[in-house]
Amino acid sequence: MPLMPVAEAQTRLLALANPLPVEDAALLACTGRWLSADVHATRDQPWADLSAMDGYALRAGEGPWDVVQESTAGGPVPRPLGPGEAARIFTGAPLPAGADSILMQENAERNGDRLSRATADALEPGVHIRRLGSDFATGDRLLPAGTRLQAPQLALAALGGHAMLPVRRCPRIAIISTGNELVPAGAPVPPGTLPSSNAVLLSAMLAALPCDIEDQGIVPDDLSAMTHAFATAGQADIIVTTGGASVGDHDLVRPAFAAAGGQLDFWKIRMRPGKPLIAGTRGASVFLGLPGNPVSAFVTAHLFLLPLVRHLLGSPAPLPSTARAVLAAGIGPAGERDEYLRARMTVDGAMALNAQDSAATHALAQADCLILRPAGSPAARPGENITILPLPA
Ligand SMILES: Nc1nc2c(c(=O)[nH]1)N[C@H]1C(S)=C(S)[C@@H](COP(=O)(O)OP(=O)(O)OC[C@H]3O[C@@H](n4cnc5c(N)ncnc54)[C@H](O)[C@@H]3O)O[C@H]1N2
Ligand code: MOO
Repeated sequence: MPLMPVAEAQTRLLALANPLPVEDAALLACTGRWLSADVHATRDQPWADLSAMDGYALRAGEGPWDVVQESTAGGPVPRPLGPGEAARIFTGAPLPAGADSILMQENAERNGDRLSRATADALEPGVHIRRLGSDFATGDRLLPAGTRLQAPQLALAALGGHAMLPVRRCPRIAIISTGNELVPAGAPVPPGTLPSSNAVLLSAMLAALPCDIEDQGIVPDDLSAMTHAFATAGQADIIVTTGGASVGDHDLVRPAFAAAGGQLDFWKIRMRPGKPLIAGTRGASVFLGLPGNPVSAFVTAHLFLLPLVRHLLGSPAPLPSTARAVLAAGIGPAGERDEYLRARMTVDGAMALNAQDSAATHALAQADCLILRPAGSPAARPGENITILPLPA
């Protein structure tokens, strides 16, 4: 059976589930989620002509002036200025009707209530005034559907008069680590065992996305134990396993998934690392079986699991971003699978790390990007253009 190209596998995976239902969530609970409908302003910003400086509101063509009132942010609306009148004003305070300029207090001279200019430069009408509705006006579309809601977008929505926003429900993700050799991370490590790092890895990667993670712990390489684990994870939107995805006698994830009533969609991708990736559905859950090698689990999570989570959250562009870069050092030809080399960006460009084995976690921890080498690529020299996938800092 030919291995499935990465892009085809990504498309098929995302087609296995629709974005989750929409709910209204409080602003801060929306952090990192994607807006499911356009958001419009319910108010004008600024709500009136406001001063952008501490100083005096006045008519530029006049002077000297008499300071007859004060306007503060949050204070009463000032009354209109008469001829030769000025208002003491502070940043964010509304201008009195009739004022056309702000004289900064550094450029003013004040004796009692008598105000004159301390500098000779022209006082431009309109300077230091933020006009009513100049940021946005009632009814303006502030944020289109599909926007990722981070700090600036949430602040804009708050200023636009919103307390709640429509977003997709957060996915529930069950993580199952398979392998007889595994002990929980941090527990004693008797000979023949190793700490299970993949659940830590995946949970930390998923921490960048709004989702609820249920770490189901370690399940031995035993058909009935694994089948039971799939049933236990039945309420999850995504069930992700690591290990047991390949062809060995103890690689039981596929048979256990089938025994638990799961429907396989695809298995084995034309990529390195990550070939044994499995995908399917079980009821309303999407199942993703990642390879056990930690580097393979990382790369497949970056290319498949995180995009699936973003898709369920309603992201219109869930796949990882790519960028162009130059090679800092030469690399050999790619094999028959697309290769995702762990690499670092240097001042000279992307530098592939020496250790490219799927179990080389030490090198993985030094990588800040992946170099994408399409299957069959010839050797490449320093300075050649290549594609990278930046990794989150
Ligand atoms: N004859 C073949 N052998 C293998 C093939 C193949 O095509 N033919 N594929 C290889 C590839 S590629 C990969 S990748 C691995 C992945 O296999 P599995 O998903 O079945 O992974 P395991 O065998 O269970 O484990 C691999 C390796 O990773 C360690 N591991 C597993 N889980 C964890 C964890 N939670 N934390 C840390 N380390 C973990 C495990 O101890 C193994 O060393 O198969 C190749 N074989
Ligand atoms: O494809 Mo496996 O993931 O090489 O290590």
